[in-house]
Amino acid sequence: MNEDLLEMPLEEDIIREDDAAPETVPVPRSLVPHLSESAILLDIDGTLLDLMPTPREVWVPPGLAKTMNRLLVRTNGALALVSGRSLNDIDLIFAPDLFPAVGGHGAEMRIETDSEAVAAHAPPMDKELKRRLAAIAKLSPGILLEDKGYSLALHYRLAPHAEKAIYAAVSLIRADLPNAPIEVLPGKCVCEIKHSGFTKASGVRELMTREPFKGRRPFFIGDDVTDESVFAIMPDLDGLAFSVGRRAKGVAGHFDAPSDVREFLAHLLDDERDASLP
Ligand SMILES: O=P(O)(O)OC[C@H]1O[C@H](O[C@H]2O[C@H](CO)[C@@H](O)[C@H](O)[C@H]2O)[C@H](O)[C@@H](O)[C@@H]1O
Ligand SMILES: [Mg+2]
Repeated sequence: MNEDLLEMPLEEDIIREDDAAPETVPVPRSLVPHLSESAILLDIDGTLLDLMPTPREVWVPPGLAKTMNRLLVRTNGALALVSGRSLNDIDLIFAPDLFPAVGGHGAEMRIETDSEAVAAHAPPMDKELKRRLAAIAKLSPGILLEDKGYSLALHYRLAPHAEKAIYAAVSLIRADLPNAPIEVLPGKCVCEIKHSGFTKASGVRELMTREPFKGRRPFFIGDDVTDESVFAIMPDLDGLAFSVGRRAKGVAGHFDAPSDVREFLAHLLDDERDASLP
């Protein structure tokens, strides 16, 4: 690995407020349709859960799993997590609960929580490519590798000075493999290299063709650049998008922080039209 890469100038945080985005409003309850007609689609990190220094440290606050389980009942099963994390990781984080989920930025999908059935779209990443990408972690202490099988994430939250060098190193490897069907996905202090054949949006489109999601009006809440593909398809699905922590193009409203999202979800249960339900 070329250590000169570390000498490159720092770049500001990749995720910044989109100045071109229109002014959005906080989210009133009335904007969301009745739960019996809705599909609730939720990003995890930075949306439902507070960001932490490392991926393993995230924590599900008391009450959130209960709220999600009650929303699952009230939507007749039409609540799904839509995450960059693998399904395996999602299940560990929310254990012992299982929720329908689109994982790995659209690479995996599971709908029925009492079933192992998973739609998997992503082939495993080529071993040699993964080995080369993994070597980028040697650029600096603090760079963490996350291997999802079909993709590899390089986390630099603990080594922010290495951001530019990581992206430069990934570019060099990609230049060597111009025909490889891979793409670089920038996230929050993470550079992920994944197969280019799927996105969160393709995962959500497929999810919305399946029962019990089919025919419902989705609302999706997400915080990151990787969520923008889903924001963009919500009008096609007669749905609504909401962002967290920043304004973004195409959203109907925004939340300041994950704690506001959690509070909002709990309030959805106050609807008197559902009063007889758990
Ligand atoms: O699509 P999401 O559900 O938001 O998942 C996005 C990525 O989340 C995780 O990384 C991020 O959260 C970590 C914990 O807060 C944080 O330490 C890291 O800097 C963030 O990038 C997860 O590890 C990734 O696999 C997801 O793609
Ligand atoms: Mg997120």
